[in-house]
Amino acid sequence: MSKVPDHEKYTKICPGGGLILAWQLKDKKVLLVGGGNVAAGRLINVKDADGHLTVMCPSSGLCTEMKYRINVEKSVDQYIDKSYEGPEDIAGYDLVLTAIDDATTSRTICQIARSLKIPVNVADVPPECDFYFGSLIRRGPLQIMVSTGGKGPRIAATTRSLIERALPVSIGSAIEKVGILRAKLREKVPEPNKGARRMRWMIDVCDAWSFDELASLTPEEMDKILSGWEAGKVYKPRDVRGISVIRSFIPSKDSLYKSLFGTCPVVGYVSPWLAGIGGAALGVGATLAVIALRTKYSSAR
Ligand SMILES: C[C@@]1(CC(=O)O)c2cc3[nH]c(cc4nc(cc5[nH]c(cc(n2)[C@H]1CCC(=O)O)[C@@](C)(CC(=O)O)[C@@H]5CCC(=O)O)C(CC(=O)O)=C4CCC(=O)O)c(CCC(=O)O)c3CC(=O)O
Ligand SMILES: NC(=O)C1=CN([C@@H]2O[C@H](COP(=O)(O)OP(=O)(O)OC[C@H]3O[C@@H](n4cnc5c(N)ncnc54)[C@H](O)[C@@H]3O)[C@@H](O)[C@H]2O)C=CC1
Repeated sequence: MSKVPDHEKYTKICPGGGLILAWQLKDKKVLLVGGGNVAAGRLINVKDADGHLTVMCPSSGLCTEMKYRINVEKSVDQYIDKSYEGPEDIAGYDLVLTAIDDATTSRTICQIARSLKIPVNVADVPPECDFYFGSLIRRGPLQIMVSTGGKGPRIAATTRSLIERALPVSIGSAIEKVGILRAKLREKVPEPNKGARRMRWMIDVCDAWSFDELASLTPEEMDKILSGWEAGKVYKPRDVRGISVIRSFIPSKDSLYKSLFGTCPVVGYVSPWLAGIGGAALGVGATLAVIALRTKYSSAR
């Protein structure tokens, strides 16, 4: 019997990347220095992660989006109407971000933050970043970040759009529903020593149900699935919903959307359906144009 060598058995280590994490910023104090468009982008990153955000920037420098966020939406927790002045402006924060058009001040802020052991990102200055931002996708609880390790930010953005087009429409709702089902399971089976069995059961449920099917789960259907736990049974969609001949002929919302508007998830070209409809429309248009021109010229002669 051939034995797999150890170096093939285990995941290969590829140094040179960054540590990609989902940093839990809730209630952490974040300082954002600057009020231009780049700062407005950082604001979304921080508030999407429930961070407690302080923006420091003279009001004369705020871009229109930043003014809206501060004055109308009120999504900024604290606004300080002044330029950065010194170390006392930074002390006490958990994270410092700068997006200012002043390289010298940015460098100073970076040095002080590092001396205080506060992680810092200076927009677009890699040596002054303890971490990089990435190109992001958000679908409810799902977050995807594309990083090129600073090599090609534009490529990160194009890769992000490729991934976006490949994602099932129902993926966010499917994850929400799985979250509810997992919480119900933890309530029903709270014992720590049941962890391994709980995890195996959840894996089997997630694998047995498609994203569309999970996304449309009702509370009653969840209870029915959970009722299989004691017997070690994983109810599949047909056990819970029955086999419907009509249902099997109706395309799911996801497949309908994808075939009409989607793109091939592998190579990213427009779907054959859309190309077909578009082609037919172009053909009809061109034929009508030729008929109209011929009519015009033959009546002119
Ligand atoms: C290292 C990093 C540090 C950081 O800022 O965190 C950094 C650094 C630099 N960016 C530069 C330029 C551009 N940045 C973008 C766009 C984005 N840049 C982002 C992140 C990062 N940028 C981090 C690494 C990300 C990674 O791993 O790839 C994104 C992903 C996230 C975000 O910023 O929120 C966001 C896309 C968001 C989206 O659309 O989804 C575009 C394209 C565009 O605007 O369309 C251009 C012009 C094209 C080009 O230059 O390639 C320059 C050169 C400045 C100069 O030449 O003067 C530097 C400095 C350098 O490379 O030395
Ligand atoms: N990621 C990207 O795609 C891009 C990144 N950048 C980088 O990000 C930086 C900011 O870009 P933008 O927002 O477009 O610049 P911007 O010029 O529109 O805004 C700069 C902001 O910084 C504020 N500011 C300047 N000095 C300050 C200080 N000492 N304290 C507090 N606030 C101060 C200004 O009032 C203004 O609100 C640029 O200098 C550049 O390095 C720039 C363009 C694109």
